[in-house]
Amino acid sequence: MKLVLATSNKGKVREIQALCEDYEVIPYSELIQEFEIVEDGSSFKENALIKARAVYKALNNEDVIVLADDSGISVDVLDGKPGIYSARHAGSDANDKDNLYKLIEDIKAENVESSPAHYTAAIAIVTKNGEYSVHGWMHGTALAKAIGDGGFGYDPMFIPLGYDKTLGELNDEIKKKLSHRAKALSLAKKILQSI
Ligand SMILES: O=c1nc[nH]c2c1ncn2[C@H]1C[C@H](O)[C@@H](COP(=O)(O)OP(=O)(O)OP(=O)(O)O)O1
Ligand SMILES: [Mg+2]
Repeated sequence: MKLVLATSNKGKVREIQALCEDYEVIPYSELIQEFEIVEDGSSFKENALIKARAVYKALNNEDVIVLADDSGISVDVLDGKPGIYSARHAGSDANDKDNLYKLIEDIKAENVESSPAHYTAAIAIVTKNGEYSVHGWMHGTALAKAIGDGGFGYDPMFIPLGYDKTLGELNDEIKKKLSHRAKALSLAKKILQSI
C-alpha cells in the first residue's frame, strides 16, 4: 500500500518510513510542489486533519491515502507549553535549534533544571472513504540543557521515562519502540488494514 505523507519535516519522514516498512511511504513533495499549510486548528488532531486534507485535495487523485502527523512537546513547569505551538515556539520562522534553545531558556527561567514533560502525536489519515485520527504519547523529563545530536527537534533535551539519557544520545531503535509517533502509528496501521 502506498502512503503519501503530508509533512515537510525530514525527521518525521525518516521515522515514519522506519516504522512502516510494509508500506511504500513517500513525502508529498515527491509528487507535487511543497506549499504552505496554515496550521490554525486548536488541537493536534485538528492540525493533523488540516494537513492531511490539504495534501489530499492538492494531489487531485481520489485513490491516494494521505497520512499527516501533528506533534509537539508539553512541559509541566510551563503549564503544558509549547504544546501545539512547538514548531513556532521561538517565532514563526524558527528552526529546530531555535525552538530547542528557547525551551531550555524557558525552563531555566522557572529556576529548575528539569521538568516532567510529554510528547503528543496525532496522526490523521484521509482517503476517499473517510477521515480517521489517532494519538500517541511519550512521557519523560525535559532538561534545561541539550545533550547529543540524535533524533530531531526537542530530542536532545528529552529523557524518556525509565532511561537516564536523552533521545539525542539514545539510539534510534529505542525511540522507535517508545515514541508518541510509534504508538500513534501502531493504531494507524490497524485502521489502514481495515480500509
Ligand atoms: O519526535 C520528536 N522529537 C523531537 N521533536 C519533536 C518530535 N515530534 C514533534 N517534535 C517537535 C518538532 C516541532 O517543533 C514540533 C512539530 O510541529 P509540527 O507542526 O507537527 O511539524 P513540522 O512543522 O515540523 O512539520 P509538518 O507540519 O510539515 O509535519 O514538535
Ligand atoms: Mg508544522
